[in-house]
Amino acid sequence: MVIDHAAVWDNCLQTIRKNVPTQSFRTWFEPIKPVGLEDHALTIQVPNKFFYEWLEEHYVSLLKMTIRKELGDRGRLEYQILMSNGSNGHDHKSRSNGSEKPVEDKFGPGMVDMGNIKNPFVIPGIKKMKIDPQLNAIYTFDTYIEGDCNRLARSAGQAIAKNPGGTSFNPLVIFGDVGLGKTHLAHAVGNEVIERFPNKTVLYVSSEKFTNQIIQSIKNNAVNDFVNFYQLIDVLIVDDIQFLANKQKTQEIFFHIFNQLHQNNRQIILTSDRAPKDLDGMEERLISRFKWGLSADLQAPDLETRMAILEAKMSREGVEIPQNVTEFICYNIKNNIRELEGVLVSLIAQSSLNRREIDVDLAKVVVKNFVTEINKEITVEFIQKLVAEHFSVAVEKLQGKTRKRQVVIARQLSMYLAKNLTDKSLKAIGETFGGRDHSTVIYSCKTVQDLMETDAIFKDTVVELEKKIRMSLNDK
Ligand SMILES: Nc1ncnc2c1ncn2[C@@H]1O[C@H](COP(=O)(O)OP(=O)(O)OP(=O)(O)O)[C@@H](O)[C@H]1O
Repeated sequence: MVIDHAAVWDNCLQTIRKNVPTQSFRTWFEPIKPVGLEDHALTIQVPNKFFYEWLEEHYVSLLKMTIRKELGDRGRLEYQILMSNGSNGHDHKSRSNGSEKPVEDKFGPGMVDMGNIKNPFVIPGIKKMKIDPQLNAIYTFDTYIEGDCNRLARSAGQAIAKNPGGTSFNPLVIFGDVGLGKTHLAHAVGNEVIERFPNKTVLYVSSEKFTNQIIQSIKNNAVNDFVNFYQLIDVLIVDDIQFLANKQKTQEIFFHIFNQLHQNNRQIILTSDRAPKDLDGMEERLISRFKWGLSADLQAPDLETRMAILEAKMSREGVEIPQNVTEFICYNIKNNIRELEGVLVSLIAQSSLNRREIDVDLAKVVVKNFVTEINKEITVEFIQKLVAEHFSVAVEKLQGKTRKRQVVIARQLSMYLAKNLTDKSLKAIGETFGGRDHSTVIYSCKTVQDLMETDAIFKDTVVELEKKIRMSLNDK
């Protein structure tokens, strides 16, 4: 029987999909192409070396297990590494030499000979000068908390900082929703490059500034100077490239600069609010170049990462806030780290201006300005939903007649929490549980109380659920 490599890999993917989170599956397994199968060895093609190393480091046991399942004990996996960034055929690792002596060497760290080139970042007319990298010194790797949401992008950034222009991540495109740390990460790479290689010229520029500089240079008839200036940069960071959309002339000049830098093994880092393929209004030739290196996305951070970010920020600011307040903030602000920090700053300001202690009540007032649904009341339905989820039973079962132990406990606990966390009468609570009367609610509450006194694990569950309900007000 002939076994087809594509079919084998397809089966492997089915197993892998069940064992890794969807996001990781998309990032690490979907881009893989099966290319051959010979003598029990399945060959897969991966986009670059980093990708291969990541798979080996994080998924080696899963891959081994999966391959054995498909190909038996002799089953092996072989990698073929595709260096996709080299589509123009040049070798990335080798730096050019001879006439291409790095210009800054003549002038010391960070100094470049401007010759007749006008530097759009400084007052014109000065010949030798240090280019201000325009980086924020606070945005470093140390202050950039790692989590599942940013691991790939962060690791790639660190690899670049150690070897700018010499990895296969050129360009590195960091993309993700608003306020998730794209700019911070890009600056972190720039700051680290400067620390490791003081002779390298790093420059951060927003797309908006870049566009304005181009407009100015066109007005002044100095486009060549502009392009020449950018060719002096070793690590160019362009933020929010989605703003280059539909700007034809800017794109044309950027294309030229990009090619020159890339051909000379200079590092390019771009950030965007969407993946390169989704950049509407961008020329195809630019999009295809953005795809040469690595596109790494930033996801919304999970609860632990949000807590770690907030705590790190507090410790930098030298403030202390009760744990239940930080939990409350992190439960409610989920999709934007800038907002998370904004809440903290407002909270500190409110507390000192009004001489009020920082507590959950004050946090509620502040968080309300950031999310729209915070001030909703807790409802019995919401309690039923969370408790049912916790016990893995259907919400309808809580309203039905089932006497299965798991359902009975969930039902009684929901009644108990409804009595304690809402201002509904016992009668009204009973009605939302399939028309039960108030004496059933009293009996349930008593049962839960008794159980909490005798069963510590159950008590923890109740406390945990109560906290979750109080904290997740905006999830209803
Ligand atoms: N992983 C992280 N650890 C610590 N702070 C972070 C992290 N991610 C983001 N931040 C902080 O969140 C704030 C917003 O981040 P940043 O400005 O980099 O987001 P962005 O994705 O570039 O946003 P935009 O899309 O609006 O340009 C910054 O203050 C940054 O320091």
